[in-house]
Amino acid sequence: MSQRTIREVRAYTVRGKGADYHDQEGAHWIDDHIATPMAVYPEYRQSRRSFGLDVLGTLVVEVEADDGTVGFAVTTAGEIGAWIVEKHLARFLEGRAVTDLERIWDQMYRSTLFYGRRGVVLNVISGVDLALYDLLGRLRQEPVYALLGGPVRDELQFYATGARPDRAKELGFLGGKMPLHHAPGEGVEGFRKNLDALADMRGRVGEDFWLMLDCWMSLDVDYATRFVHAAAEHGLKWLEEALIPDDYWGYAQLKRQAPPGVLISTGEHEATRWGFRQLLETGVDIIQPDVNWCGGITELIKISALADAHGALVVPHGSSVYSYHFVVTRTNSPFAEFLMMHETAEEVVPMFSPLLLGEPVPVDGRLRVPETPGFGVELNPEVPRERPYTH
Ligand SMILES: C[C@H](O)[C@H](O)CC(=O)C(=O)O
Ligand SMILES: [Mg+2]
Repeated sequence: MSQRTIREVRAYTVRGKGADYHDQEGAHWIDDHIATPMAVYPEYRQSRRSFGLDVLGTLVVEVEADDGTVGFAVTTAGEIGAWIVEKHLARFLEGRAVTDLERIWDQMYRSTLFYGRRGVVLNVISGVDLALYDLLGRLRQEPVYALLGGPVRDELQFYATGARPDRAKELGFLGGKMPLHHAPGEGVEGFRKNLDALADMRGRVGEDFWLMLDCWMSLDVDYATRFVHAAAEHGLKWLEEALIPDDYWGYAQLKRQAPPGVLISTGEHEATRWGFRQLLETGVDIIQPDVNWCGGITELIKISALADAHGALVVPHGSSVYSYHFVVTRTNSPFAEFLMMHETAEEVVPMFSPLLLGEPVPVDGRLRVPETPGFGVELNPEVPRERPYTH
């Protein structure tokens, strides 16, 4: 490949299912009375959409090289993200070499510090970074995992997240992670219901199947400590995202107080090497960066190395092909998450469906990452998209 430069960056928005996987219509397990930090307000307990979890929508970033080759990526950021790409970040890409990944990332991060650091700005930086990786892979005719040093194993093994770990077991997954339904505000009765749900599922899946619970930032240290001890009796493998992401001190306390044998995991709402440094210093066992949100592949490489030196596993949150190409290249990411986006979590459907074409899914809980150049997916031309801003 001769030295290619970036001709144009474009940002589009998509509504409905896609990279913003909470942007669902109708009944769906992912929005059925799941415990959240907003559950302190009873009126927001039944639905996460009721407090706006689906407000952002999907952002599509396209990066075009001077020979007309286009790389793209999708993330959660919608119209606000499109504005940031077009009005602010495009200047750091256009005219630069496609291989300038580090410099472009650094300029995007430093220039947005006054309003960024994490959250939607890091989602957007992730989207741009992933689009650049996709472009580089297409130009070199190589899958992204080859750009990252190559695979350390032949195929990925998955656990499934959804309402039906018993079904996940039938489908060949390693384990199943369920949402916790009741937050501390639902009192002793909620605590009992949470434990009963775990005990009931343990009865359905038998002793050896991994069972995990995702608390989606809803607990406090006292509740989480009492719960993790009670859940250990039912063979809980890990307790996920028990506390709000800013409570690093709470995570340290929870890790100290948790029973040996139950892992403490978190990090899907954390970003950058500095955020994860703080998290790793709490002693948590597994970090779960979302490559669509934590800063993209350029940042995940650093986060992962830091985790390895701390003896923590990196099991990225969701993010489909964007995490598969990374996980397959790292020994400290021994398995991957598959987020079941089927309405009742009974069938395997592509996570970002219908937005991407060629999005691979696990079969019998396993997947050989395709060798197709870039991330190996295309945008579905039948999904309507808009370009709300230009520059
Ligand atoms: C299941 C959780 O509530 C969430 O929406 C997805 C998630 O946190 C995960 O896959 O992990
Ligand atoms: Mg989670």
